Amino acid sequence: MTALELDRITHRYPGTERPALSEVSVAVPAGRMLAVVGPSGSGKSTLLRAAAGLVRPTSGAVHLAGRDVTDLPVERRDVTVMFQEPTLFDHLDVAGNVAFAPRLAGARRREARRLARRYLDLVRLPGLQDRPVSALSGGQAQRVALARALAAERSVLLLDEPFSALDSELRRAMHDLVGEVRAALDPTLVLVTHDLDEAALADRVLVVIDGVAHQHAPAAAVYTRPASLAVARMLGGFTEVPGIVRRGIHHSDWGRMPVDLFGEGPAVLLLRREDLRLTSQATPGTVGITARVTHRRVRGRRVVATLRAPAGTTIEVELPLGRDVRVGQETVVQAGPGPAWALPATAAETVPAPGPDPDPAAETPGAVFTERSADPRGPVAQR
Ligand SMILES: Nc1ncnc2c1ncn2[C@@H]1O[C@H](COP(=O)(O)OP(=O)(O)OP(=O)(O)O)[C@@H](O)[C@H]1O
Repeated sequence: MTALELDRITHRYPGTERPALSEVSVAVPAGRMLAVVGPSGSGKSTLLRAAAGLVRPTSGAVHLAGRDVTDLPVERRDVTVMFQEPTLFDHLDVAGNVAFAPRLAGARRREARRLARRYLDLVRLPGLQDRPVSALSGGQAQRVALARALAAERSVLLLDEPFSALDSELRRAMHDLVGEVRAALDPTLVLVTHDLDEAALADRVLVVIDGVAHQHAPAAAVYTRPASLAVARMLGGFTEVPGIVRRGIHHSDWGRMPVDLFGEGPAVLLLRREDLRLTSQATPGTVGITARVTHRRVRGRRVVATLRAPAGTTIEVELPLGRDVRVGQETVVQAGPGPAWALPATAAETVPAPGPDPDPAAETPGAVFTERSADPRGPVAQR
């Protein structure tokens, strides 16, 4: 069953030029978790608010369990929303906060306190029932807020960056907790987040950029096979190699690389920094280019080197710490063997003249790409 469905949601705030959301559609099956990611100002919170009933979309419809709720206010929808700030009630103790929603729904005091205890146990805060909320740490307060959201026992839980104010250790603890809550209660969740590691908690990720849904797929697919250059740039860590695809081979100044792309024409090869190597000589069957190291930075047990190729391309390579990489060093950057991920170049991309082409008849610039026949990314909600 589909728990939540957004059907071509467009929203334009009064007095603004551009819509905050344009024709975004997505469905979340019951018991599943969707993460919504995108740059700041891309429309993520607006999407969540439209699902919650906190904004009335300019057009489009919201369905909960198959019922059109577009015109219902938040309190009449089967949803709970949790925000970045815990916004607990200061005049109530911890249990009073968690028991608030069941009390509002008509539960007797005893029953509401029992539910509060249950959800405080689940978020691993037993024994704190009687504590004033002013005496809680940030992490504890957010756990209480989660317990309170769960105690409302609504079908869909909408989380708007709930863990982004926590330090990384507390955030990881909250991620574990989300896993435990899912195992115990099987709720339908929508999580808005900036954090791509956090997005990987979800069954699927919806990438929203400038109000448009670019990709709807499992996190691993978004990470390795971004559906657009905008998604790749948002993720970071990709080297873009412009060129031309002919008969499944991408031709560029890096060489010839088999690609996972059905179609012909200008295309950008996307090479992840973890998939590139530095070598003194290119190996047959791979592609590579000579480049000079311009920066080097350490990330935990890895080192990220930035290089510049003669044509001006910036390349990022991630290597094990301890690999000898010196700024100023000239080296060969190597990728492959493929197939690699490539995207049709959009009109906005500058595509330099390709290298030697085996098929002169196919030299037409701007050739049209066909649809991928079996798209491993899953359906794209809206491009
Ligand atoms: N109440 C409002 N009135 C006018 N414009 C708004 C309002 N709320 C949001 N916007 C605009 O709508 C766009 C999308 O905002 P939204 O808050 O949904 O983005 P977001 O992706 O959640 O951003 P962030 O990650 O920074 O929270 C932005 O351009 C924002 O400035």
